[in-house]
Amino acid sequence: MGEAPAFFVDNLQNGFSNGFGLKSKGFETFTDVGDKTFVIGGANSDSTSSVGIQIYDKSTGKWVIPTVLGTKPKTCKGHSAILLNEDRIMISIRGSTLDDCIWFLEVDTEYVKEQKKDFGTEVVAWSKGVTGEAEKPVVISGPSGVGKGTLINMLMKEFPSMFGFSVSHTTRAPRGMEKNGVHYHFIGRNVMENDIKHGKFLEFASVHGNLYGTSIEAVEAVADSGKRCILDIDVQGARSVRASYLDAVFIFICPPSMRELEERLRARGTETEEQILKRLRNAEAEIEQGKSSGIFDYILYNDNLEECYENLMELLGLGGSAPINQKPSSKVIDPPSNYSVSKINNKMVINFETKEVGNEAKNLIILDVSSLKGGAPGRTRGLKIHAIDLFSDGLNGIHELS
Ligand SMILES: Nc1nc2c(ncn2[C@@H]2O[C@H](COP(=O)(O)OP(=O)(O)O)[C@@H](O)[C@H]2O)c(=O)[nH]1
Ligand SMILES: Nc1ncnc2c1ncn2[C@@H]1O[C@H](COP(=O)(O)OP(=O)(O)O)[C@@H](O)[C@H]1O
Repeated sequence: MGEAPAFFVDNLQNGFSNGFGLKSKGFETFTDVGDKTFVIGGANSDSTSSVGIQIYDKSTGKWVIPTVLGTKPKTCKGHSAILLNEDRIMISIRGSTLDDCIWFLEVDTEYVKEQKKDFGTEVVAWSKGVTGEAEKPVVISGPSGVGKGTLINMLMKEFPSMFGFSVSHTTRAPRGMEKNGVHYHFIGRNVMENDIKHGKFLEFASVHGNLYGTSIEAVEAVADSGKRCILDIDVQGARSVRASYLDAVFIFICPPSMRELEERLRARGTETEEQILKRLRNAEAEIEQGKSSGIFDYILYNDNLEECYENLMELLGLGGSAPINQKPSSKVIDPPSNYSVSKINNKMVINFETKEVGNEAKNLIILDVSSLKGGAPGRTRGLKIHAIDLFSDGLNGIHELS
């Protein structure tokens, strides 16, 4: 059965009075969820940089500006909004490519309910809709100097199209050869603490006196590129990831002895004597936790580097002849500005018309949202997209895009 079409934003122009006594600065949609109306669009003061959100509470007659979590879609020429499962609003963004046009604003999911308790405010969370699945991320932990970076580099060098590194944020200073955005995102403590407060991090920990953390975006960006994500994080971080929504493989790297660990740290020559001693002191506790905490699925000893690397490859299913990485097909449609969205059972139908020379075409994109997985924070995966060309002489073809 067809349901009422989504709100069409074409009707809304600059300066439109929305009936709530609110002066609109841009395109907006209004979606009712229980007692609340979610106004999504350009009414926020920061609407120049992203899509703004306000909530009208019908029971109190008051406007609320919610805490907005997650990476937001960029400001757009318009969008359509449609409520799904009473807990999230699907937004299709106009004038963007197909791999960036479907977003979800979670308004009453389990995740949002939990965050509301923590923040003590109204909370909404953005999640980008993406097609396809990514392989389980790999979390690698171990004491400083054990060889985590060396092993990860070997893996990335041998299988560049298969693995992607989750670039962490840290408040520590860069070492000589380290590049911002490649080895770490080097960041000030205040900025990082603020980002943590706003839910941008999957995990964070204070390690050897500095703050380190994995942003949700760092992990999701790797998955978006179709690669398997590798995280190099400490044991506290691994524990947090274990407790998070992320389903990963956990590997702990052990040194053959404390003496060998000390020699490697000194030979690397990147720390001061004081920093080396601090790292060695922390190493004992890390090794004990790594071996006994039940966090890790596998423990590898890095005595002989080549042997350890072989064992790591074996664990990751790369022993013998390694499979060739299959990149997802990347057919992209740029939906034109005139389209409407409606909902039929679990399927969203995006309907638009195009004019080609000598041929008028009506195109449909059908989104199957029945197999959505995950959600905020970050990405909603499992979106199935079919494109149908309906030319004047009838059905022309159906293309499976995911
Ligand atoms: N929890 C957490 N730990 C991290 C993160 N990034 C790096 N680390 C850990 O921080 C520790 C110090 O890293 P680093 O300063 O690069 O020194 P290194 O381990 O001696 O090379 C290591 O145990 C890393 O695994 C992160 O995003 N989160
Ligand atoms: N199996 C090994 N045998 C000898 N030296 C190693 C081995 N693995 C790594 N190293 C060396 O030890 C030092 C520390 O390794 P690194 O990868 O930086 O450790 P981590 O990232 O765990 O801090 C580096 O100089 C590296 O070349």
